[in-house]
Amino acid sequence: MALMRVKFTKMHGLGNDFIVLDARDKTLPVLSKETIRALSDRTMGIGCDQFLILESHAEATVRMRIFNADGGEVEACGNAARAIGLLLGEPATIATAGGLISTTPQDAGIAVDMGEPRFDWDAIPLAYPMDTAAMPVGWDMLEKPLAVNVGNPHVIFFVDDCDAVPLDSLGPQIETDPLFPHRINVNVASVVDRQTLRLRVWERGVGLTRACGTGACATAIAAMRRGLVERDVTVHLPGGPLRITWGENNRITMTGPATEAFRGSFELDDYP
Ligand SMILES: N[C@@H](CCC[C@H](N)C(=O)O)C(=O)O
Repeated sequence: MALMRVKFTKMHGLGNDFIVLDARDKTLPVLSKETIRALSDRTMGIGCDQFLILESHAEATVRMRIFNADGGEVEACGNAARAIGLLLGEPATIATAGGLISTTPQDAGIAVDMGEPRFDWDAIPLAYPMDTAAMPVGWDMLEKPLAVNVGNPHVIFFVDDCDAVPLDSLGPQIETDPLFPHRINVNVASVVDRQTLRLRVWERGVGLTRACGTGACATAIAAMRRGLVERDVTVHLPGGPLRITWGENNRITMTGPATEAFRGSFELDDYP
């Protein structure tokens, strides 16, 4: 690969962190999966959970391409949406592979209209038909989950104490189960009261993260679908809280903070 210095911004949403490349007014070389994986690796690269590339888009303020730390391109990232909302400053629309979302800076952080949830088994997607509100499956102590697609696929387990679940061993097992042909983000949650959930997430293509915005949305919607909570909840993740509402118009709104950590640059020649 040719020698080239590339500028980036390091950002995060509740500790779920991103390397952001802004390619709106310039052309970047196509980055291979191996390059993205190496840059995302905390031991040999800059380190991040997701790698984001911003491009110009005819019908949105910006196009956001999202890559997990394993180099795979995915459809949605809630925390990244808030981070890019912060970077853009003004109310904005963001085109993602999972659909068009919009961001609005507010006193409480960045509010994101995340669109509508999908529940059909083939929209998750699952490998074969089943009721996604009470799936007749289980892995060790985790059973009868729900599945929700909020731009990307999530499976959600409700347990008494989500901190007691060995998610580092069950997460990868469930993520790669053949029931999920596109793999899956694995959420374990506990209901605190009718306005409050606790959540830990094993993210597809990354592992355990400090927070997952789409996980918080999917988990809140799953709890609402089961009648466990009201349609306006606070979801507490290891990195902090997010407010999730499910409007009468069927749209999900997520509100929470985002932070710019630092700016830097790297030499593409240093990576595969
Ligand atoms: N951190 C994210 C989700 C990123 C994508 C996810 N790992 C997937 O593979 O779908 C969030 O904040 O939503």
